Amino acid sequence: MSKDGVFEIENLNVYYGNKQALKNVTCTVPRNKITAVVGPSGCGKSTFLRVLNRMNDLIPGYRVEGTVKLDGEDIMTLDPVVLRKKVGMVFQKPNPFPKSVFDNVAYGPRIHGVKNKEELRNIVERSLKQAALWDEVKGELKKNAINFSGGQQQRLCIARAIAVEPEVLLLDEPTSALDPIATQKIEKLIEELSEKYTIVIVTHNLQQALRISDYMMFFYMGELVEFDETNVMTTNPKDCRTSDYLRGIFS
Ligand SMILES: Nc1ncnc2c1ncn2[C@@H]1O[C@H](COP(=O)(O)OP(=O)(O)OP(=O)(O)O)[C@@H](O)[C@H]1O
Repeated sequence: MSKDGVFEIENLNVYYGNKQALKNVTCTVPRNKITAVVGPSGCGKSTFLRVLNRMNDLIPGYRVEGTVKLDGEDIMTLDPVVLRKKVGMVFQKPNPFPKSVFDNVAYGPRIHGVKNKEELRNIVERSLKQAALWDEVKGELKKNAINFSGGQQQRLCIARAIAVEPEVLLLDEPTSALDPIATQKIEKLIEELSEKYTIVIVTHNLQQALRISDYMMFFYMGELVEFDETNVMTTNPKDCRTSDYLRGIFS
């Protein structure tokens, strides 16, 4: 396991009221790698992802114990706005704002104080290029984002997330609402982005995890059962629950 971790997580327990969703999770999320979070429905994948940028903080009854450090700093002591600038998120269903392509991508930088038009134009162009969308939309930056295809909207959401230059991108089932061709484009994009960003992706699709991830975390009933390099876990799983999951005995 890589020693250079972006997140250091220790004894993490997460509750929704009386329901414990994560049980004593301790792990290090490696930097500039793609880590896939897998496991059967309800095992705690999304909860784990949402801990990392405190997305669930406002849910009544939600409670977190343990520590999560980002670059050595406890995320609970960070201003959520600062945390989410460092840790961007893309959701299952593409959710562009009903604004122009340009305004979608410029949204985050504007919130963080960028006013200069030239600078904003450069950020928008750079982010759309990184999200492999520039060539398709460069003549249509004023067009409303909701008029684009689902796959284009999802790449726009990725462009919007990377416009503020985060360290980490959290992807929660980013392709499950997309057709196979759009999925393929996003998978290729994720691999390209991992050169610059740490990526943590929740996916129901084990084949997708195997195709794109460097590391895999397998959760079962709130427990992090196994976390290893993907090729190590798939060739030599250490826990019988992992091997049963990989063999498709449950999904
Ligand atoms: N807002 C909530 N209130 C109460 N319980 C919740 C809430 N969100 C999740 N849970 C419960 O916490 C557990 C973990 O849920 P979570 O969504 O993290 O699992 P998951 O592995 O992402 O599931 P899926 O693959 O079905 O999306 C489940 O038992 C779920 O019912």
